[in-house]
Amino acid sequence: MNKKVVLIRHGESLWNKLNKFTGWTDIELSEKGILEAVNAAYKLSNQNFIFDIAYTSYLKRAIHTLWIILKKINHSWIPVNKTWKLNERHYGALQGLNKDTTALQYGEKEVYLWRRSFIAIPPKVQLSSKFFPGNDVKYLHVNPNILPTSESLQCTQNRVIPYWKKIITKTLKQNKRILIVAHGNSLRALIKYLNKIDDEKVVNLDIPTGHPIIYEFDENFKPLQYYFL
Ligand SMILES: O=C(O)[C@H](O)COP(=O)(O)O
Repeated sequence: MNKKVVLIRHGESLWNKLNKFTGWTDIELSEKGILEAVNAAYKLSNQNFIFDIAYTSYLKRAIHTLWIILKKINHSWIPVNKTWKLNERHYGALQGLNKDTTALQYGEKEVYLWRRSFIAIPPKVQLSSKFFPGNDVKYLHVNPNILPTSESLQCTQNRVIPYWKKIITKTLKQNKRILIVAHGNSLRALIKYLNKIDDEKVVNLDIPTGHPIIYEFDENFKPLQYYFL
């Protein structure tokens, strides 16, 4: 039987609602985002999903989405691994800005490339900025030299995939049933890698908030396909 990993982008956050670039800014779920998490839980429990372990980021919109799901599906007991490696892409100096206003300022094309291309890196934050993770207590244990000042999708992939390969696939190979709650771009980076999506085609990959994605692997853990539940 195919092995399944469930991937979910967190529910809508307050800044998704306001159409602001969020990145590593730690923003709460909106009311709609909470409902999206509850709906995701219903979908999973209707299909009798069982999980042995969960992975999420250091950001509360993902952590709280996971908590809501685990509570609703009566899985609060399972181990949860949190890692900054699954964080959203760092949006650099765009964090906190409105997406439409930024498109007016820099041009639609530039902003589209920052948001959807594989290699474009948005303008960076200064090391003194409150948006630099080195100034955030959550990342004090991390060498500041490896913390981002801005990230392309490629930079995001460069931290997501080693974590996938070293940590998550190890538990997959132990036949553990895995739930991952992460972010639009950390999940795009993972799906691009698993599905071998070309750099040019990844612009079309967009992940909605709060919808469980089932990723299937064959018995040799080869990625097969994914679909929305
Ligand atoms: O960080 C953000 O602003 C969003 O969560 C993802 O943004 P995007 O839609 O520009 O990828």
